Amino acid sequence: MTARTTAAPARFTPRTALGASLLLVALALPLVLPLFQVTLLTNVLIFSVVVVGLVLLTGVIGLTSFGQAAFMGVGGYATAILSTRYGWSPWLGLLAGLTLTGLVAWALGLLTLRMQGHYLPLATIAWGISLYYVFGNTPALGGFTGITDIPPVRLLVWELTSPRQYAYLALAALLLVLWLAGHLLSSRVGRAMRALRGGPVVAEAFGVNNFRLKVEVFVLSALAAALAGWLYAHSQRFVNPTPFGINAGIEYLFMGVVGGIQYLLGAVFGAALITQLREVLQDFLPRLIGAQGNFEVIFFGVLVILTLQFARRGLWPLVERLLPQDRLRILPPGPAFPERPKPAPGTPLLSVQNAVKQFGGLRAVDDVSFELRAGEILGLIGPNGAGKSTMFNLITGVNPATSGQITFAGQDISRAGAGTIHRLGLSRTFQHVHLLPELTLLENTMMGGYARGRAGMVQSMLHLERAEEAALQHEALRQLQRVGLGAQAFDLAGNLALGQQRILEVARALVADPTLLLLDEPAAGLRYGEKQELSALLKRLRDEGVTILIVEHDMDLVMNLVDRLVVMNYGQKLAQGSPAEIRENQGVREAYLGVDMTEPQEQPGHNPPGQEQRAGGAA
Ligand SMILES: Nc1ncnc2c1ncn2[C@@H]1O[C@H](COP(=O)(O)OP(=O)(O)OP(=O)(O)O)[C@@H](O)[C@H]1O
Repeated sequence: MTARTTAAPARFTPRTALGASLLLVALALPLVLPLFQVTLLTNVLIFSVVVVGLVLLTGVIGLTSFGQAAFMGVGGYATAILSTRYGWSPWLGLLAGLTLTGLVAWALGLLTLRMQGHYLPLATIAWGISLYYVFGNTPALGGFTGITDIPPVRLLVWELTSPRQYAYLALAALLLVLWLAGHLLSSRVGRAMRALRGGPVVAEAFGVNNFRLKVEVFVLSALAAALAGWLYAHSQRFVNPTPFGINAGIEYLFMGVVGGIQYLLGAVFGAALITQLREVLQDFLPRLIGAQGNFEVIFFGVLVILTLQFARRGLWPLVERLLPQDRLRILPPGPAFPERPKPAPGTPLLSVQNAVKQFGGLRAVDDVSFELRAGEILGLIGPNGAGKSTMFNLITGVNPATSGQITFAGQDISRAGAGTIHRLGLSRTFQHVHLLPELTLLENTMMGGYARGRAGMVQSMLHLERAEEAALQHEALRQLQRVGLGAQAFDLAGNLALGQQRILEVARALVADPTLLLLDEPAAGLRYGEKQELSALLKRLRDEGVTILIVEHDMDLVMNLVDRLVVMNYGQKLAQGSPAEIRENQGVREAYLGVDMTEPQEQPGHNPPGQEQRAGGAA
């Protein structure tokens, strides 16, 4: 895909009008506010740049960092040293600061981003503290006294010495960062970033290289902090370690959490709120209490706890709810993605030979062999603990097999990663649905086509990937139509009932143009009618030539759907054959003691209450 589509003409929506009005207000503020307030405004704009970086890192991909202020320090000190000691232009100082911060962040990211759970936040605290003491204890950096007489930034012929002029530079920097981050989030890479929050298995199943993406976002958020550090250094014309210490790092996180850590504008809102509040409280609280002290910090602590308790997503979503919303813009159709060649019906597609998976002393999969041919629906069934999910994980690359061989599309995938297997043409759904409830059905479906695109982070931030995005949009729309969800393409996935969520996952898997579709217990938790719909869809897909492997508990659904079955019990293959053969198999009957294998297990109107679930909790 090389040709570029022309972007759809920009629309002047109520939201655009609101944005333009706010921009006009922002442009007027440095002219009309008293000088003291202008300095405060500049600080808000600078802090917002740091918090936007935190939105990407913490809010979107879920990695908590207390160390952003330290990266700000690297950017600030780099320009301070180069401009005061070596006479470099501040613009070269910016370039050097960004480069140095990028390298430091990249090295720290490689070292720490494989850490799970609370180890990463602890590591960010560790380097936050270390860098603070590096700044304070290095005589060449001025020790704790810092570096003074930093020259002002020169813009063409203007030297930005007045706070009013400088506010415009900070505003331009923030707008640039918001523009880039907004583009990133509405791109292929942005959707992959959001998928990372669903857990490593989810993003990898779409072909995302999780670790690489985490490192890239980490570096990006550090670069935002470095830009803020540069702005800060030339606005104050002086640096010392205090604004780059761990306390400041915690405060940026506060701003994000209170404002809304998942929202770009939440970053600005939080930075403005906390900075303004600090000013007011620093003045008001000592007078109220009758003693001097940093009482505002106590107030912020309480504010964060209350926000986490009563508005977990921060305050911005409460504002956002009142604002006009824009519908996702559909780009004009361009060249479509090339289709993957499909094997002729009946040719062996997946072959499992003597697969073994050992967990300590337990053989969860014990010498299992079977084959799947193109064009068929194969069911993998068995009682609880039989080893079906483990087998599913071996095929999808979530876990490697201990021994044995699995080949797919002619390639040995026994030890391949999930992303590699996906790129060979295998797409999957999840036993517990993994959707992004705050995104539309269309955007969720587009996630499935990640591996068909190529655009990286820089292209995405500049929106130079619109041709690819257009192809993805139109392919996702086509697949939504195919599964019967076309009319709801612009609804939020969080509003769907569980049955539709599972169908949406099928559409998402189809966007990858797979040769094999793997469904992990797709009927779990569905009502009778929903199961019927799902079954009808899967039969239709089979008729269209899609090959399906389904792991399922629901005997009624499976028996009426599949061409062949493989039955597992205690990790071993118990039987294989057509549904009719399996029904008559004595061993299977014994393994399924008590389950009626001839009659449907559920009738319309006999559903257990409360089975209908919604995406908000499931994703
Ligand atoms: N990561 C693991 N570590 C240790 N044991 C495991 C692991 N995963 C699965 N097992 C064990 O392997 C056996 C097979 O589990 P598996 O989940 O594959 O069965 P299943 O047929 O999918 O069961 P269910 O239908 O209840 O999901 C079980 O005894 C389970 O406890």
